[in-house]
Amino acid sequence: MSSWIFIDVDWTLTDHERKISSRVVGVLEKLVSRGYVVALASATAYPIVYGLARYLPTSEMIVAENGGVVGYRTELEVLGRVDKDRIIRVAEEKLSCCLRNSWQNLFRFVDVTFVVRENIVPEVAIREAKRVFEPMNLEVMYSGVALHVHPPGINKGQGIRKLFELLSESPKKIIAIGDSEVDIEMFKLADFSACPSHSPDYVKESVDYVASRPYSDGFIEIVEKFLL
Ligand SMILES: O=C(O)COP(=O)(O)O
Repeated sequence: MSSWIFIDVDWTLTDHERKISSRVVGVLEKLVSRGYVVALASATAYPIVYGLARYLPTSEMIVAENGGVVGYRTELEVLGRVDKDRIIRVAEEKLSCCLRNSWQNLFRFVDVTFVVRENIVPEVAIREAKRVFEPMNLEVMYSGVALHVHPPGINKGQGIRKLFELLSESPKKIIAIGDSEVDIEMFKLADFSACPSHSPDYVKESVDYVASRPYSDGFIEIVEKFLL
């Protein structure tokens, strides 16, 4: 039985510009060599997370689309479908003030994503999106980099549970590192959870440790302090 580490991608594994540094790659290498199962858990589409998992030092276990798609390498499981054309159409008709469609939606099944327009405060876009989508029995989440719309019950915690079920795994320990609302359900599942310093207060309140540094510097701090 091994310990599993689930790592959020945007603004946790990356810097603010969403780049991955050679220091981060070095830390991932060390984790893998110490026997941790290193898994990426992202709100992003599966092909993106798969590409990262394939070419970075990870164990190639993948939670994508906010837990809506999980898998190991190219063995993926899609946990439900939404009528994404309808969701995109509704957003175009009712939320074009605040949101624009994301190219990633071409590659998505369960979780539809939008970019908040630059001149709009995220809180306003979130409020408007909830007003439109919640009556359609859809949940709205904001990761700090994008807004996500999916059926209730789709989240990274549920995705991780499903991944273990598919692989018949029961890990010794689960560690979760992330920075935003989309990570909270995976924190609940974890034996140890942590976030970088730029996370919103309600995210900080849901973890065991808050790093003193933001973005990937915070990730490196967490790993060096607790895991290596
Ligand atoms: O696509 C996004 O919204 C960001 O995804 P992540 O922070 O879960 O990696």
